[in-house]
Amino acid sequence: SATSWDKQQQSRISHGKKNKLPLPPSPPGGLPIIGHLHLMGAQPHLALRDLAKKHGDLMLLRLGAVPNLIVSSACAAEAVMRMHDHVFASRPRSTVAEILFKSSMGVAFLPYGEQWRKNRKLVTAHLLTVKKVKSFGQARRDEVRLAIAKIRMHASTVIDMSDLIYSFSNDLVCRAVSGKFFMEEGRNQLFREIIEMHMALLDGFNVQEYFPRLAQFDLLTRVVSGKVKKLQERWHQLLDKLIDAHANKSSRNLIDDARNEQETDFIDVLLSLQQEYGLTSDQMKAILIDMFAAGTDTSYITMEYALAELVRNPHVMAKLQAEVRKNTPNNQQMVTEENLGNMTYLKAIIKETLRLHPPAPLLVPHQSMVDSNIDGYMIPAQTRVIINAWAISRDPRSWDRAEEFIPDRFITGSTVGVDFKGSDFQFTPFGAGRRICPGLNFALATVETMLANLIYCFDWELPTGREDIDMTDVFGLTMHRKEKLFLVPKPFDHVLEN
Ligand code: HEM
Repeated sequence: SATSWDKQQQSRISHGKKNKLPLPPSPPGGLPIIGHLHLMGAQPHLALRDLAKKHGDLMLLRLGAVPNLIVSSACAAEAVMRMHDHVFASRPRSTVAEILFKSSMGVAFLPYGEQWRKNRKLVTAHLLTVKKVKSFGQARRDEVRLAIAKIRMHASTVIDMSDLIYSFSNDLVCRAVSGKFFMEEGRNQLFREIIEMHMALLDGFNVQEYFPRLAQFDLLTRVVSGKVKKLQERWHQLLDKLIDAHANKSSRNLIDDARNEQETDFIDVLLSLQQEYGLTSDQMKAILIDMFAAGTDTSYITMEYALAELVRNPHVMAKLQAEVRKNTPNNQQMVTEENLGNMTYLKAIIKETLRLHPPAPLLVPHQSMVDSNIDGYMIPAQTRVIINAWAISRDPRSWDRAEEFIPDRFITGSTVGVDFKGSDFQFTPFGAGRRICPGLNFALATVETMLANLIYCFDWELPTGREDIDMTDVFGLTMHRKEKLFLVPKPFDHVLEN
């Protein structure tokens, strides 16, 4: 039952040069106007996996007015993010992002082109380098220490670990963006509110994104754009204040600090590069907003799932605890980053967490720039591309006992060398190719240090009367656990034990 849209596409293509190539298969049941949107439901990552089982690893879905290529196997992901990366490295337009950022976008929402390359280079060469991530070691130590102290205060009682881990993640990103003095003024809470608002508006399958023409008129869009404008005002007010305060510091100090790669924050670095890169103040703010939005939720989600999986799998927890405690000298109150080097099981646990619970289950949508031939199918220019990384990293064709939490699979066996750095396409929680997450090292440093310390300093128990942890997810651009993680920490005193 081909819709008129399908017929139009077919005829457009058959009149083109590549008239021999078919479009990828499409599920039947596409409706006028909404297309396949009604098949998505509340859990699109699941719905898309089930549809792919019937229709193939490359499948074309029409969501509203927009054609979407759904990518559901390691092989298909490799075709899109390696072989044809240059075709698919753009982003679709986003009504919400356009209202939010007006003409100046940061990195994540910019279409492929000169501006994206420039901003992306700024971020990868100056804000998120290995060296820069290392320079935040003291910041991580301070923030972890604070978090551990907070937990100690409530030892042996039930505490809301979701809230604690979220605050930790938020505080650390705030400190990287804007330094210590920011904290003293208690702005973190304000940022937390703004980021939560931001994520809610940019989340999930936003109806507006699929009806670009309708979107200009309908009431829902007007309500949403009202909210987005309010959000934009709040971001600008806060960031303007911070940037002004930084600019007022002696400019000589700023440049010296930046050269020395001391713990200069992102605002310092951007100010020191403003002339070289010809950065406007709006572009600076847009880049900073991207750092907050991309860095906070994702790291929090990873730490929370990891802790939840550890408590649900006591033998894994025991093995990790033994590793962390063995590799940390007896007289230390905390695990330092130097101690992490030999903790291979910790690293395997973080991988396994990202395999089963990739924080961005469908990555961030890509878009094709020109017509291309993928596995013998014609993919027209301007096709939106959704990579179901969640389904691919649970695909039994690539993984044994794919649904189980087994960190050892990264230590022995057939998947031992598999990593998330963008060259193993069965496992791409950070994406791959030109659009791969530039914050990977920043995120890993955060997650490893925090997790090691949570496990070193405490034994973890479920609240009395609780048998298990509910792992139900709430879908979105980032997907998190539905229930808050309530646990009881029992302090473990290393100095006394030894
Ligand atoms: C566990 C934590 C994280 C995960 C799982 C994650 C995952 C991702 C994914 C899947 C993408 C999209 C890739 C694609 O388009 O194919 C992305 C993009 C991005 N991430 Fe991350 N991320 C994490 C942490 C961070 C952090 C801490 C930062 C910065 C401080 C960051 C900054 C960005 C930026 C700026 C982009 C946009 C890149 C572009 O469009 O060129 N991420 N991330």
